[in-house]
Amino acid sequence: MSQGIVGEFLSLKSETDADLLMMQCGDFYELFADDAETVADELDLTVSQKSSHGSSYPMAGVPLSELTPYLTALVERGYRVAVADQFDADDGSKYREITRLASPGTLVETTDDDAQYLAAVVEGDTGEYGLAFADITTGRFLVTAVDDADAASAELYRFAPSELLPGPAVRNDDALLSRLGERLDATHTLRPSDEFGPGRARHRVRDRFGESTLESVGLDSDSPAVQAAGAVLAYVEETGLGVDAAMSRLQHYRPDDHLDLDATTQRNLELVETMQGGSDGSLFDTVDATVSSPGRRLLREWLTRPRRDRELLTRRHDAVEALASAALAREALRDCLDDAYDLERLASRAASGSADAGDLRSVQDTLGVLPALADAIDGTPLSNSPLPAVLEKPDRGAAAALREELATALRPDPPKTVTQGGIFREGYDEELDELIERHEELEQFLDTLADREKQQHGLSHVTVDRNKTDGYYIQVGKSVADQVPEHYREVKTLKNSKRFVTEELEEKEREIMRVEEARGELEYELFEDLRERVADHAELLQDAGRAIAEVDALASLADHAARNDWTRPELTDGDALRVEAGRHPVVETTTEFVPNDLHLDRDRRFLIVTGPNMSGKSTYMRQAALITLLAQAGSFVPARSAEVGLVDGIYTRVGALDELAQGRSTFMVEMQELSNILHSATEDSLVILDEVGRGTATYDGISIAWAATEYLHRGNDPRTEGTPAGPKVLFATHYHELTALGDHLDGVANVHVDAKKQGDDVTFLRTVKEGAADRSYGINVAELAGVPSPVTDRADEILDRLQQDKAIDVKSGDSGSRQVVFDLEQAEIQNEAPPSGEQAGATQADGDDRLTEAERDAVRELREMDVNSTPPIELSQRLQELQQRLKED
Ligand SMILES: Nc1ncnc2c1ncn2[C@@H]1O[C@H](COP(=O)(O)OP(=O)(O)OP(=O)(O)O)[C@@H](O)[C@H]1O
Repeated sequence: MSQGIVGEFLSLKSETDADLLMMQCGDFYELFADDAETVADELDLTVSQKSSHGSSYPMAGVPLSELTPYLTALVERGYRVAVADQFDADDGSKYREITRLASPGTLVETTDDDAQYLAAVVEGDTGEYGLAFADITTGRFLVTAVDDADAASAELYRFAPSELLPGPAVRNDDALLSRLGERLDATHTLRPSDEFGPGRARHRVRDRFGESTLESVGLDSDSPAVQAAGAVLAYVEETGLGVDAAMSRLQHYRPDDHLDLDATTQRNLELVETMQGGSDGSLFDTVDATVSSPGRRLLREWLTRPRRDRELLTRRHDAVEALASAALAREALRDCLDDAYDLERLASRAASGSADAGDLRSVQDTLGVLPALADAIDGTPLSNSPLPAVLEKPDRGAAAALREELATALRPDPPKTVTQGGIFREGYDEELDELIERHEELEQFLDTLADREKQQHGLSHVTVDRNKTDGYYIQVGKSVADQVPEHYREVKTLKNSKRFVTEELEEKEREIMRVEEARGELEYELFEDLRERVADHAELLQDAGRAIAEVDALASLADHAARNDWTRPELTDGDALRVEAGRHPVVETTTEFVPNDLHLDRDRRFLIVTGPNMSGKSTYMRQAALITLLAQAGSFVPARSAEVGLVDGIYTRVGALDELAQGRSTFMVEMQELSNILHSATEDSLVILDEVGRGTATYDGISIAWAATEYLHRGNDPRTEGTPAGPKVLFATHYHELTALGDHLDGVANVHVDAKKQGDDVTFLRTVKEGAADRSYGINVAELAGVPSPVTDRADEILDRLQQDKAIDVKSGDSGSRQVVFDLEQAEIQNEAPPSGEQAGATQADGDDRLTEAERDAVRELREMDVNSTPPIELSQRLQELQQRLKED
């Protein structure tokens, strides 16, 4: 037998591609061999040895009732676990079959409030990428198609799936896979290629959602989105959980509906996670004041997927405005929301058959939140806001009917188990009532039997009880055991008593067993029916859950806005971003913040931001991005006033310190990100560049920054061919040379973050002013950071010398010229030569025969000198040597 079990386990294991198998053996789910060792390590289980056929196998197990928590813990650690249940064969023997597969993307019993997405990504024949995202805990199912791999990874990053099914071509795309691997914490599950096949996927999607689904959601039947959707459906169906029943709707979205936020930008702006990792201090963590998990999930979605649709955003702003100014009504709403459970998730649990009576009771209670919210709104200023319309979205009549049905059926505090009775109210089902009544009568009979026997037969010390082995019995104390009547039949002798049965007792016992069994079966049947009817309403529950979540998310935004003195942004279709007294939404919560103005529009679309290290340049620029993002998420913004021209995307390139930790070349990453921005930003985008070019030698860096500025200024938007029309840009730099561009390019202006230097001390004023900063104060910041004074003093000397020698100096051309280059050797203005790629202006002197040979050598050496990586002392020595050689020349 033991050999049989291990053999059966190993054979089932070889049938599945799951990482682990848990196989039912009687009252336990057991794991053997390597699986036992793995689970024991992960979950601290004891391993015992099972011998079989002369070999010994490690074995670990959990009781049946503990399967769910152990399974959940394993899956949350990224394992895919197959579960095999035990069945009775006709000949009375037992056999096992794999009944379901639990994986990170298909876990119904998750303990996490956040959305849990299972995603598929497919590269279609035309080079487009299809994406499908299913949250089986709520039944949400979204699909889309995007143009290229970058956009696909941005979408994947946005949804942060816990499990990813890469399509056949994606599986071989090492570049994309490694990018996804770095940024996502998803288990990759390889599925058979044919499940991604267009024909099969189309068929599967139509089969599930109806023949005309694709047309009705505006999806082209050849779209790779359909392939991704088909693969997800096939996988979910195969897990055997039945949750696909809750996936009642296919939602197609167009990435165009949302703001383009690439993966880097989502990280740089620390939307849900900070650069150091962890959610504390992220934008979401700061603004989240929701009271329910669905509200939390929705708010997170709003922040990571801001919109471009002005009408929709105006509705959200209207609602937030009404809620922000009606504190009492807002609090009343939030009180109602406190009673709400996660309806979307409950719908999924009902569909998968894992909901218990308590869950159905939660559905009933939460459906009651809808009218409670409507009542709390009625008669307050909120009744003129978009909130009543939000609550009208779900079918309120159907919701009330389902609630009533549940209220008639369920007792107020039903037990967790569904087979022990106590679930249904009296009057719900006639047959059940009869059984309960009969059961009670029988219990009553047994309860009073002892007294009756005492009286009738003059016995003392009589009790009536039941246990597993003896069933019901009459127990009589030893002292009176010989006085029992004749019809008593002895069944057991104990130390101080004897146990008897009678014919009547046996008959009652048989009846009570029959009634108990019938009652249990009937209750379970009734419960399953009720659960199925709830599951049939999955769509209604999703709508109701969504409406409640929406009220919660809006109230949360209003609460944060009211508490932090945020203001309603004015949305326009124009280009302007005008912020009066703006603040950084996260930094303002921990710092005495100095507000700043910002003004960008078509005629002033490119700001070069200078200022000392640590002065607040990055904060100022991120603040601009976050104010725009918040406005387009439907939130108020941290400012006295803000006019926000809707943007189609926000692109950022900021310091890449964390990439260094991952062992990638900082400069390479920086250039990849810059390249992406230069390709993607349109005239409707907002671009934030923080010290582009810093990762390489100074001259290369300046040249790249310079050329990128010119390119962005000109714009590459094919719709505006001919006329310069770049995106709105904020560009912080320590290359003061770049500030010359402000004088020469229309639409480019300089601002600086002010700092005051008194003696050797720097005071950061944090105010942003027009014009370029006069100097950089880098050495002062080094001092602040505790760099020893011999080094900073020496650095001061070197700086003086470098400045005197004009080793780096920029010469600007006539105003209006876009062909400004800097010439390090001749200090001459170069107007005619346009900059040639990254090396703009850096090679002018080589062939100049006005220079002596020694001078040419010196120039070459200077050019090749890596100013950034050469230690200052060596740098100064080499400069002194050069000077010496030139003097001797
Ligand atoms: N307006 C402000 N009011 C108050 N504190 C601010 C303000 N702006 C920035 N700070 C604080 O100043 C510090 C430095 O800001 P930030 O990182 O933006 O400087 P930076 O100029 O970009 O520096 P670097 O050039 O070294 O990258 C941060 O700790 C930030 O919290």
